[in-house]
Amino acid sequence: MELATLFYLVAAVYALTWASRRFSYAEQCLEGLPTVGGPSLPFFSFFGAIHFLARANKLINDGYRKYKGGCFKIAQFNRWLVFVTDPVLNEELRKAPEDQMSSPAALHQYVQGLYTMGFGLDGMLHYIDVLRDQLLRHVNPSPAMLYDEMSASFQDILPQSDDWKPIPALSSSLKLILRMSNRAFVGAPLCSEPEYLDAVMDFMNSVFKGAVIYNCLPAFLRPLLARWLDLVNPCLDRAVRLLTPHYQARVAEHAAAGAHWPGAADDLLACLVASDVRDVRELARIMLVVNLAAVHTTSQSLTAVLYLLASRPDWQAALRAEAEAALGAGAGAAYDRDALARLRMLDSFIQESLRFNGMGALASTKLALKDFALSSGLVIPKGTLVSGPLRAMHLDDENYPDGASFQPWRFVRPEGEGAPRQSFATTSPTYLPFGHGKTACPGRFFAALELKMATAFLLLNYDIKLEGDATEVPPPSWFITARVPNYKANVLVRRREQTA
Ligand code: HEM
Repeated sequence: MELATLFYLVAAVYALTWASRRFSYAEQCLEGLPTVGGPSLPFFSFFGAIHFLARANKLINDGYRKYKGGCFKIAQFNRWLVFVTDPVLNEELRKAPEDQMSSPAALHQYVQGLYTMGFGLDGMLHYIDVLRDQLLRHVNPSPAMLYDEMSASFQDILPQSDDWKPIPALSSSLKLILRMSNRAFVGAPLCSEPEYLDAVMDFMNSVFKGAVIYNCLPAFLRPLLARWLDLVNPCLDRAVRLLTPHYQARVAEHAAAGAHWPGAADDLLACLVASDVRDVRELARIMLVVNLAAVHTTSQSLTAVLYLLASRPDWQAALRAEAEAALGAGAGAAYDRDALARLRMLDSFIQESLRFNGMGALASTKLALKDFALSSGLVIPKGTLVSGPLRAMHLDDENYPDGASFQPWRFVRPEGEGAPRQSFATTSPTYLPFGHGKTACPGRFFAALELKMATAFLLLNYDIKLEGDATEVPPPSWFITARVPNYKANVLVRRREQTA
């Protein structure tokens, strides 16, 4: 079939889908809601969806400016995306029962989980439940163990040289965070085995690529493609093969130690074995899913921090002085939880970077699994996506004075008796990098530990600058609603004298 014929066929299928949906109940519910980015007429809203692909962040900002305090909608190819900016309505959405408004369901749709991860919505809800429970209540990796992994991987990533050397910022952060995170997920030595790390990376890449392919196809073609394009089992089979001996060793350790197994909270694998998970394929799935949630989010956040630090030697000097006072100098520094908690300027710096850079334009996207009525009278119909305009809210002067400027010490809070412990992992209705409420990211405390340790290590052991002594952070890239720190730029690093 010629390309042009295929194009007309796909366009006709979309047109029919839109025309039929126009008269559906869901469309009627949202009839009165202002539309941003294009017309809401039958078929023509297809152009709004194309507009959104090209300029998502701008459309969302336009909507926020025009309808702040209310709601608006933007067309997607097969549904509406509703934005809620009223804090009271947002609170109602956060408190909504999960069988009505669901974040895992939105994620499952977004990555086309049935075809890219091999399980339906029930599976997704199950794995998220397991992870929430394990990450918030059981897994407790020690900073000493993470330090061990971090220093070994920095040894591989960073040049051991007293001259300035370039390193690719994003891919180096990814390598580091992949190893540190997997130390907390599967433990040593598996966390640093190249074949295992390759299997994890292949899985993540195949989910992201698969999501693009499957989202471009009309729903009825997806199962047909899945018959000959198996994205899931090759990755899963590899992970199972590599995980099995480590799983068996943990089961044996657990059996020998009984109820008082000292390693039970060291990593996620041990926690799951201690909670009697005995299906290694199930364990492999959990490990792949947790990597998907943890690794790119944390490594991109670290890259954004690195670029900012590299752009300003004075910020490095201030944060280094704080780190030396709290942890000790260079290779002799002690990275324990109490000392890390004293890094209040660093905490503020990372929080400001998460506010200012963020991960994109959307906050806490949920899919309506049933009709959901808000107190304003608006009914969010089943099948609709609902989100908050994260970036617009983070840069709004009413939420953060001079919100469009990066102010590294914006969040430093006074120390002293009775002062709350400062942590950038604490969420609020206007600070949303980790979401807020009962579905807020359950890995945020672990992410905070990794980000603080890695940044403090770099400050204590290395000088950092941008290529050409630039003082402007390299521009980020936008992939529809996702904002990714520049993936091509290098930072220059030079070992500091006191390193052992
Ligand atoms: C800086 C790093 C990270 C950022 C910015 C981030 C951000 C987020 C956000 C925005 C959500 C959705 C929250 C919502 O729907 O309200 C989320 C969910 C989640 N995150 Fe993270 N995350 C990070 C690191 C991690 C890490 C390290 C882990 C695991 C150790 C993790 C595990 C999860 C899981 C399992 C969910 C799903 C929770 C649910 O739907 O209930 N994340 N994360």
